[in-house]
Amino acid sequence: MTSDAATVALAATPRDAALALADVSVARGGRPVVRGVDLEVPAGQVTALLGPNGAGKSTLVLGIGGVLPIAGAVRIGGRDLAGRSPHQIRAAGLAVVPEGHRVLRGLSVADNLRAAGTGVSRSALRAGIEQAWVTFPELEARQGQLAGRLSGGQQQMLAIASALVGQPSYVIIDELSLGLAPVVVERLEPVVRGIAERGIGVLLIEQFATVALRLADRVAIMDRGRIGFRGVADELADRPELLHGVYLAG
Ligand SMILES: Nc1ncnc2c1ncn2[C@@H]1O[C@H](COP(=O)(O)OP(=O)(O)OP(=O)(O)O)[C@@H](O)[C@H]1O
Repeated sequence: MTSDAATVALAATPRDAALALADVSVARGGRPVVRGVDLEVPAGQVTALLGPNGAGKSTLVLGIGGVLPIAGAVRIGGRDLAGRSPHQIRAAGLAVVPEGHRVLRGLSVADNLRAAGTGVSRSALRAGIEQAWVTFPELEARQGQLAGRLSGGQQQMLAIASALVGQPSYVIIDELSLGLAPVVVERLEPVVRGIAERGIGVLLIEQFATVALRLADRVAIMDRGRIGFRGVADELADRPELLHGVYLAG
């Protein structure tokens, strides 16, 4: 199969399937960092992945997104994306908002969205940009402004909008709240819920348990490369001792 044909085949994945990680391991510098992770991210729900600094959360995100090589499977609708390039994974309907509200600082807000929509049909891109303006009117008001001149919160909005512009089925947000003022986090929380309400499965990586527990339907806790707890968010809210020992922030 040519890589274009592979991309088309992957893009045909049904929207209502789950994103499922099976026995995913990722090594860095020859050292195992993520070890045998099983995790399901259902469509239309927010799944939070919590864990202390260095637990391996960002490494897992880089592995799922095709940036780092992995062992194991990353399936959407039963189709394994392991070993695919970041571009193919995105075309298959899985978008990543990397840690650190990264944007193309030398491009305007609108051009960031256009760049993120490379490979998306013109009509889908137009619809994606319209949706971005509805979700973030503050970005529409600054659409000609250089992204490097936005505030940190606005850059996070643009990073999220850029991930959504190709209308993915699943989105992974690595550190939604890190470095942002509480008022900005409050602005972003309903956006994340709204993404799930549109039927998109959200995997939210968070250091701050309070933020994650307000947003999430389901929670997993990662420590030293492994998932130690997974369950519904209400269960974790009722049993704070589960967070103790591995997780002190927030
Ligand atoms: N480029 C790298 N090369 C080798 N090891 C790395 C590299 N980046 C991170 N690590 C190691 O991988 C482990 C997990 O780091 P990772 O960033 O995935 O954790 P995290 O849970 O996302 O924590 P944080 O919230 O601090 O980013 C850490 O022990 C870290 O030292």
